[in-house]
Amino acid sequence: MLENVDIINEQGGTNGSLSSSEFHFSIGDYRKALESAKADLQLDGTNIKACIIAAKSATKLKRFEESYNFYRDGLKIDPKNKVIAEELIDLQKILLNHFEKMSNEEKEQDFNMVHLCSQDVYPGDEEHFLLEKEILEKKYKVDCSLSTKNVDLIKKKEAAQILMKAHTNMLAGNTEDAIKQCTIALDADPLNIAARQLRAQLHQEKGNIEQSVQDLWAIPKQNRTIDVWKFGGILLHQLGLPVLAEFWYRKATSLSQMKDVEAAMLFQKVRVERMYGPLTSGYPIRVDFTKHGRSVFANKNLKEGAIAFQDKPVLIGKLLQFRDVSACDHCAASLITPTEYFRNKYAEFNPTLKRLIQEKWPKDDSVKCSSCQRETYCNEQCQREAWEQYHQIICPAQNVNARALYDLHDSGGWILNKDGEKEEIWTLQYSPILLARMWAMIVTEAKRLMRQSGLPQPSIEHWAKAKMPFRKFIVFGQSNAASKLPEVFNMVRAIFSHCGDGVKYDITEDEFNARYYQATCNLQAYSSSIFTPLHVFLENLSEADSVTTMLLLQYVKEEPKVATFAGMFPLHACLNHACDNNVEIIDGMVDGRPGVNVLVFREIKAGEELFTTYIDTTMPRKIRRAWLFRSFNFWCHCRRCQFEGDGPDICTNCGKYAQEDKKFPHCGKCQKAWYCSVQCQKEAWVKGHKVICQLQHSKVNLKAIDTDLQDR
Ligand SMILES: C[S@@+](CC[C@H](N)C(=O)[O-])C[C@H]1O[C@@H](n2cnc3c(N)ncnc32)[C@H](O)[C@@H]1O
Repeated sequence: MLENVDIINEQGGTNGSLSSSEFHFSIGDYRKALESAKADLQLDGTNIKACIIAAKSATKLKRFEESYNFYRDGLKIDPKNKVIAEELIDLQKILLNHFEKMSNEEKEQDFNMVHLCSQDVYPGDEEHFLLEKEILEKKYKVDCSLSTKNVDLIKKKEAAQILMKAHTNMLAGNTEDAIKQCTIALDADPLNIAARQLRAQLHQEKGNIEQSVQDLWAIPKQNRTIDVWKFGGILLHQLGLPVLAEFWYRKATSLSQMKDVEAAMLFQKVRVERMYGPLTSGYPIRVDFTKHGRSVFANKNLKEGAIAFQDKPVLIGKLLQFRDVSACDHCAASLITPTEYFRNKYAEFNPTLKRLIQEKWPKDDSVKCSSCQRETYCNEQCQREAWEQYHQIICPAQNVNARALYDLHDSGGWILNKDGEKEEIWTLQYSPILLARMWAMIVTEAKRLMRQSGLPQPSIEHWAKAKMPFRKFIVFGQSNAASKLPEVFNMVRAIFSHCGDGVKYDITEDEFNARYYQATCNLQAYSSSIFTPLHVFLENLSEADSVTTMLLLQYVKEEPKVATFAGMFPLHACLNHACDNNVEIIDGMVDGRPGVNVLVFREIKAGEELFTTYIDTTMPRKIRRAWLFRSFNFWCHCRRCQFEGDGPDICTNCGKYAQEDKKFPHCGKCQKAWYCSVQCQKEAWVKGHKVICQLQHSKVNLKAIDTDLQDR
């Protein structure tokens, strides 16, 4: 069956004979068709026919994002190409059908975030625990060793009677009297838990937190109820003792067998404050824990155009399609040279122009890894940092198993299989080296701690400490990446089976799946677009001789080609998604290196949450929802999704179904909501449609870089 090949003849420019990609497409071998169309594009980036075949093959393979990108590339070559315009409309229809089917089939999942977040003791917390206990005793004068003896029945009865009076006084608002009576009751029976609890509560109301803690601490551990543990957590948090607070909340959660959601939630709030407090200080934001997990909130009103915060990555990797664009592999800085920028024009420049360029273009201090020569750094400092943080483990000159990984990167995701055929084994946009760097960072740090403590192998504590930086990135949902990418799984397993000094790290299938998902879910695309050697050059030029400068400036018309990287940004990764996002992520410079700026897209009031967008929000609601569900495992209930509909068959307000021949009319303004009656339209308008009806919606930011792995 020669499917659709005739379409390409119209404008795609075949001259009768079928190319290899067309042939494979015609016989339905879409994988091979995509492969040879990509090869054609490598030879000639302006081959529009190859673009179309690549896009159509990607659609057939359900790799829609890739397909969309090929069509977009095609339009860059020929903006008026009719075939592509029609194909794009078809792609939208296919997407709709595909996602509609998927969203009907898949049950909406509601992850309970508190159950997904662990309550593990952090490495080093034992020491912090003792330190905070000391503060409690010395600064707040709480006697943590207070022991109480059991008393006889008569005293117990006496205490119970006085306690009843204390209750009555408390209800009447006589706090002081109630406290006195609790004290008398406790003198009679120091083990009366109700009296301790009541007095703790009364002390707290009066702001005597230390005394309140003293009463709770005096209750023997075995007698502390879930409420007592929870209450203690609240008080200790108020005293600024987070590790003790976590300990008390952890007890409350485990005693209730994870059923006390409030305790688990309070635990995560303390943990999040503890972890992100240092990162947010100096910015008008805070990280809190909500039903959607970590979330970012404004501490004060933020105006449109303001920078809410900046973030620098803990781990980066170049996107594969930019692998040939000069940039520092460690910090993402552009390393574009004059010959790369001016291309063939450079050779034609007269000596004066060339001299001016050489003088004013920033000095090239770039170096390659002196062992493998396969990584480039902007200077020796980046080279040193890369080596100290991860490269020593995965440098192909040191670790033979890492060669295959670098070859995979250099080929753009392909390998030659046993039969000598090219096979695409990595379809993601980011490089597999990024994934390997995550383990490399863990192993390097664990080995450093091991050496520091003079041990022959890293201890459990060392491994736990080394993994800490990645605990800031959530891992939800499932991915069976190991079984879908067996070659890459085996490659990284082999690399980390020999980490030098007799250390090995056994990457299990579960860990591969989790880290793979962790990376794909938390990556942000960014680049050094706002600060390149060309920018420095232009700045330097401003001081130069004006005639030659003017002459040269005629050739500086385009932005330089800058490599896009994917980075894991700890604070930015706490931003949740909304289809009516109020922040946008833009390139920035943080501490002199490329990073991201989180820009306020529309005004945010103090206390409101900051939302970014993970997808292209210009898409219709059902595609947005299905896309988010598939890539990020949640069903979007943002304000916009609540007040937009899917089509004229269902009333967006009341959910009533339309008759086959009488579809519902849409909102005259935005055309994104459909109503069965004027009454419903009015109701929806007041409930929230009014707010979202005229909003501007931004385009893709945090990208679902996970292309269509699930359909492979
Ligand atoms: C990059 S993280 C965002 C921060 C996340 N809340 C956390 O605790 O780390 C992405 C994950 O956050 C959750 N999430 C983000 N936006 C959401 C939303 N609008 N509704 C429900 N869950 C959301 C999803 O589980 C998603 O996979």
